[in-house]
Amino acid sequence: MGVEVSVEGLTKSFGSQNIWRDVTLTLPEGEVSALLGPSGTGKSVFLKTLIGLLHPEQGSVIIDGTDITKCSAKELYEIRKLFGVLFQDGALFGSMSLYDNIAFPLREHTKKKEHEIRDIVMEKIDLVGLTGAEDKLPGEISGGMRKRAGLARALVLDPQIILCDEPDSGLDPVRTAYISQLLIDINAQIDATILIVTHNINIARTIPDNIGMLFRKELVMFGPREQLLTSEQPVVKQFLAGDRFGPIGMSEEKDEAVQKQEEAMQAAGISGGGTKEDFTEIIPQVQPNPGMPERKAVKRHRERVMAMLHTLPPQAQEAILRSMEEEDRIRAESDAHASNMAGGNAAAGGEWTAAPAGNVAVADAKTDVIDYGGSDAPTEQWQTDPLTKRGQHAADGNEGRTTQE
Ligand SMILES: Nc1ncnc2c1ncn2[C@@H]1O[C@H](COP(=O)(O)OP(=O)(O)OP(=O)(O)O)[C@@H](O)[C@H]1O
Repeated sequence: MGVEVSVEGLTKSFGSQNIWRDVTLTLPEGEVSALLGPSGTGKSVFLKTLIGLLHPEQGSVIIDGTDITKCSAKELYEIRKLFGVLFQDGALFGSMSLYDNIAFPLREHTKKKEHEIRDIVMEKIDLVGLTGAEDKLPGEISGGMRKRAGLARALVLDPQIILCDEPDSGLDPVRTAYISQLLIDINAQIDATILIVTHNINIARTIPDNIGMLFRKELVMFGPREQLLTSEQPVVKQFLAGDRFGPIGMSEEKDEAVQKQEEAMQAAGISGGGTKEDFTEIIPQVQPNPGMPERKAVKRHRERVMAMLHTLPPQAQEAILRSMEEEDRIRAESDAHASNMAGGNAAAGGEWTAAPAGNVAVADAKTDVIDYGGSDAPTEQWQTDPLTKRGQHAADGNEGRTTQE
């Protein structure tokens, strides 16, 4: 199970440049959290501070009872084994095959024999839908595949905490949906605590249990996703809408005179270019694919949120209750669908298959085989063992083709 990450009064500067100060938040065990914020507000610095790659001048980061800002190098080395990190660009070694890249942490941090390493690497390659591509070099595959390879590498040490720095950067919306779904499925399978740093509003709306936002060197808020999505704070509303008008400027925060000018422009009907979408209309959270285990964090998250519900603004309370109701309905429908598929196939003597990215895949009603389309999508057929409920891979080893026969 994932472990809690408790951050208290954290402050980080580079020389005289303060990045953020007094950041306090808890990443609850096994829950998925997202950290938003305009460019340059120090999200990546925060992520690196959580794994002890950067040292804050004040505050603590408690992981599994150890304050990693003050512990010894040996303790930090041990704590780091709890982490899997997906860096922005995948951070793969360009001269190594995907296989060797993914095997790297195992060769570096464990005494496992090569055949054991092979089993783990192939399992993770399978999990991210890259079977058949293991001998390729990072330069020979697409950005989306590199991201998935980076994720496979982040998973080989069975991390209890997964940090993803902009998993969507450089990906189109469809591939972003695949990788987001994959994170939810992984969370369902291993119950790891996940933190996603992102600018992507769709991810923020549909993936995390909790969202935080950094702005003006501070953590503006951190709480259940509905709290941020229904927030009345101008900086949050501007960020979600992607509007020019508001406290966030091109390089840094705007002064009062500029904000007054903008208000006058808005009053004159000039648009700041932002979307007019209503973010208070909460989209249901993405669920694990059929055949995946339930996310254990859902129950814990609910209990936690219900205990704090009365402390939240009324619009957040209302949105939380509405989305719980909606998610219960979706989960019940999905369970019914899964058991129908399992029953139907069992009767026909077959196995049923499930895609790792249900939002975007199209199922063939007759074969239950999913056509992902496109060379960057997970290209093989995923089968779910109805007993273990774990996704298993039926390799066709054929890069770029779909699974429809
Ligand atoms: N090692 C470093 N030394 C000095 N300054 C640094 C270092 N790393 C980051 N910074 C500075 O910290 C600030 C925050 O950078 P960071 O990359 O964390 O922002 P971010 O919010 O992740 O931005 P983006 O969304 O654009 O990726 C920037 O001004 C950056 O120049």
